[in-house]
Amino acid sequence: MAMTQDELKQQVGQRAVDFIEDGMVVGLGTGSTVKYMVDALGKRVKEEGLNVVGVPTSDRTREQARSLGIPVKGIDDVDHIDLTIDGADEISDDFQGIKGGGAAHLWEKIVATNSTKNMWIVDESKLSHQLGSFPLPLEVIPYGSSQVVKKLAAKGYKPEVRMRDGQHVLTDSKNYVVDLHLGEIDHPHELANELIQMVGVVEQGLFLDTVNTVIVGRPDGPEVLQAR
Ligand SMILES: O=C[C@H](O)[C@H](O)[C@H](O)COP(=O)(O)O
Repeated sequence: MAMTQDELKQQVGQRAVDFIEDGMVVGLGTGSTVKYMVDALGKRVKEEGLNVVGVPTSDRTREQARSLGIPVKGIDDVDHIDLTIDGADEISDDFQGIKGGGAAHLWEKIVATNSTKNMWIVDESKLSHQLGSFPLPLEVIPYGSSQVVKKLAAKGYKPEVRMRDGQHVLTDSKNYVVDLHLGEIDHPHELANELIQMVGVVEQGLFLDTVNTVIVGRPDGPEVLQAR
């Protein structure tokens, strides 16, 4: 029987913890794939007595890690992070990524840029030749956000403020999320620079030149790809 997307996520989550060594400080990403990784890490901590410190990228992940007995520290309480394992929404052939489907991209990027190595774990549906089919998430300060949205619309970026049940989706820093429906992104570095320079935009979801290793969930088993 064909594996479901959820089973592929579980498989890569479990495979990823093989890369965690005793004594490591590990960045813990966010999302449905990472949830399986954190479950598997909790199991290693409990059953093998693996000694790690986790640095969570969201309140959700912090709660899950704590509930499983994984020691956690905040980003400002560690002097380095050895390896961060996170999910991704889209990964291109040249290993550039879009993240933030779960509104966690700001904290995720802070943890990623402070990590020696970064690993992304995805099911194979996340791979695409060119970025942009997944709407690009921005984190935007609420104050003046309608003005930012107007400017984005004028640039032709098709912004959509992310809402749930009639309420603004809020990030863990209590900001809004604006998704850009770009279709395809020809020049990700230029776009990233342009967006981050807009006043009120705190972060954008392009993760460029970030990832070292990608684990892809395939029906015949996880595939480990070295990016850089
Ligand atoms: O904001 C959320 C994160 O960037 C996630 O890592 C990303 O959305 C992938 O999540 P999932 O594994 O649930 O598809």
